[in-house]
Amino acid sequence: MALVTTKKMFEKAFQGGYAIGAFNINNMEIIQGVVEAAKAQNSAVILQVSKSALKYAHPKYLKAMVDAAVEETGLDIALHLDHGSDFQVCKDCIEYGFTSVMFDGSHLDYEENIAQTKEIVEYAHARGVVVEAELGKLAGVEDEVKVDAANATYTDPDQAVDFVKRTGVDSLAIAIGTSHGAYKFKGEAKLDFDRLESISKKLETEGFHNFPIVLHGASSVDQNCVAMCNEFGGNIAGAKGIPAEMLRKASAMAVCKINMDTDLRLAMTAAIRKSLGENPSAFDPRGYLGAGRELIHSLVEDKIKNVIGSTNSMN
Ligand SMILES: O=C(CO)COP(=O)(O)O
Ligand SMILES: O=C[C@H](O)COP(=O)(O)O
Ligand SMILES: [Zn+2]
Ligand SMILES: [Zn+2]
Repeated sequence: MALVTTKKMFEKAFQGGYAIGAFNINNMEIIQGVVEAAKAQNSAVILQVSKSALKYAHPKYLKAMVDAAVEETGLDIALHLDHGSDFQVCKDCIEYGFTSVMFDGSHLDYEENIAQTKEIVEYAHARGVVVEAELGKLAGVEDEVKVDAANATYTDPDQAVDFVKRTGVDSLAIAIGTSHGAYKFKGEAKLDFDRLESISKKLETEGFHNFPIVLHGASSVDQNCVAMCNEFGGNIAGAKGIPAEMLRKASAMAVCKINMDTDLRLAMTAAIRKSLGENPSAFDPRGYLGAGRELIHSLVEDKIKNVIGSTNSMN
């Protein structure tokens, strides 16, 4: 049993009209909550690690726990670097045994993004590792108001094709209105599905058959979790995420990987707040961390089954 890349997962997901969940991990309880859910749904899963998570938990610890999860569950699990900012961090993760890396050059000038992505793709492919890149800017999209400003940050379909052609990247994260964090929309939630369709069609026409698209910033910001946080001493106001129906629609289209971190953070925090709030004399970390793990499990299981549709993707 070993970690796998996302290659087969994405091929099956594209054909099957579902997406694979990519969940951010920072510690043992989060890893266990996610993989228990994936196991219960007989689903492949992507565990992803941000640069700050690498700093917090150390790649060696995370890798060892993820290896244990593969052995315990027998599931197809990919270990992925989320938002790698430079060649060095991608190289380090490849050396630690990650099977997939993201190079996020979306904030660079277009030609510079291509040049750096290409260099990482060549390095990674030579070592059997797949690469995700990003085109278009997610951050700030929530500050829309002006259509022009919004348009400027969304992914341009022709550029997306040119980018994939020139970099040889395995999957592409695009900007169609999602954003990171718990405050995604001020008003009504809106995603540019026409743009997603156009990017996918153009890629297909240019010979990139069933090319996998990635959606970042895709947490739904479960209102029960927010309410639970607030009921037990929290102060989270106005949080709003991507409605489940939109994620379902994206999953049925070319989106093969859906990134969620905020939802896990909210679930963990809500469960811990509730556990401590209801048991003021308790001080065994297994009590409240275990409650966090349980809520993550049920949240992820619901996503797999009712939102992204990857149930039985192991078959
Ligand atoms: O995109 C993400 C990680 O790369 C997470 O997005 P959320 O903040 O919506 O969970
Ligand atoms: O995309 C960002 C993820 O939510 C990771 O966030 P982080 O850098 O705080 O771990
Ligand atoms: Zn980015
Ligand atoms: Zn992201």
